[in-house]
Amino acid sequence: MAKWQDHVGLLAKAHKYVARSAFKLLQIQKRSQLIHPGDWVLDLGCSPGAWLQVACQLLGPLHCGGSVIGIDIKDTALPLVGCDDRVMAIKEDVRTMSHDDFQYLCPGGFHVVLSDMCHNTTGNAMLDAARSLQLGQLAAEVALGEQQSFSGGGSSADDGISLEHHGVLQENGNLLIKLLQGSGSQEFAKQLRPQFRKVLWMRPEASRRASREMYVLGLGRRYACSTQPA
Ligand SMILES: C[S@@+](CC[C@H](N)C(=O)[O-])C[C@H]1O[C@@H](n2cnc3c(N)ncnc32)[C@H](O)[C@@H]1O
Repeated sequence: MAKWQDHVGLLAKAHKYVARSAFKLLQIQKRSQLIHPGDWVLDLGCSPGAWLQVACQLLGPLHCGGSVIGIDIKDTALPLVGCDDRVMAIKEDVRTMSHDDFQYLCPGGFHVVLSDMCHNTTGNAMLDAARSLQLGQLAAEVALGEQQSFSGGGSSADDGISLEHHGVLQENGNLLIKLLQGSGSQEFAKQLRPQFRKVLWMRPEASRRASREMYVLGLGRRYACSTQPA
């Protein structure tokens, strides 16, 4: 396995990707056709930019259009290879951004929302998983909107569900979120299930053996204008 990991690192260098994580997205893409030519892609936690490179390549030639907008709390120097004029990176903390901020970036909504956001890990598996779940929930809120209340009383027009907004992911859009596995990850995936045609877990071969990271993938958003309880 160590040999394979070295191999992934060498491959990343050979293809001029700024990080080996490029191969995680490529492997997920191969299995799930997440990104299509001409898509608008939001990449949360984009630094150092390997997913920006891969996503831009998947947009196809310039005439196909589309865009990749990355956001990271850190500065991201746009990689010179693999990124063209359709890519931009913004230095911002996703936790402090409003729905309006995201909508301003793409008023029509995104076809794909990616989140590879991760804190620096502490070595405490429970704590790391809990913090990763918070970032995953944040990414889901950006994409799908906030479920403000579930009264269950059925008295309001929308059966007790009130929404502040519906998120920036278009109907039929795809969502990919990294989580460090721990308590709450299965429940998180379960909550996504009614909102997508298909929800699945993936662990790309390019992930390090010791890492607890997994990717939850929602394919084909069902409800662009309303949502339903899990
Ligand atoms: C594993 S790296 C992403 C790697 C990236 N996908 C690539 O391929 O180059 C995780 C990133 O999440 C970012 N991050 C963590 N919390 C964030 C937040 N609240 N807002 C924005 N970015 C955040 C970190 O700064 C870090 O750069």
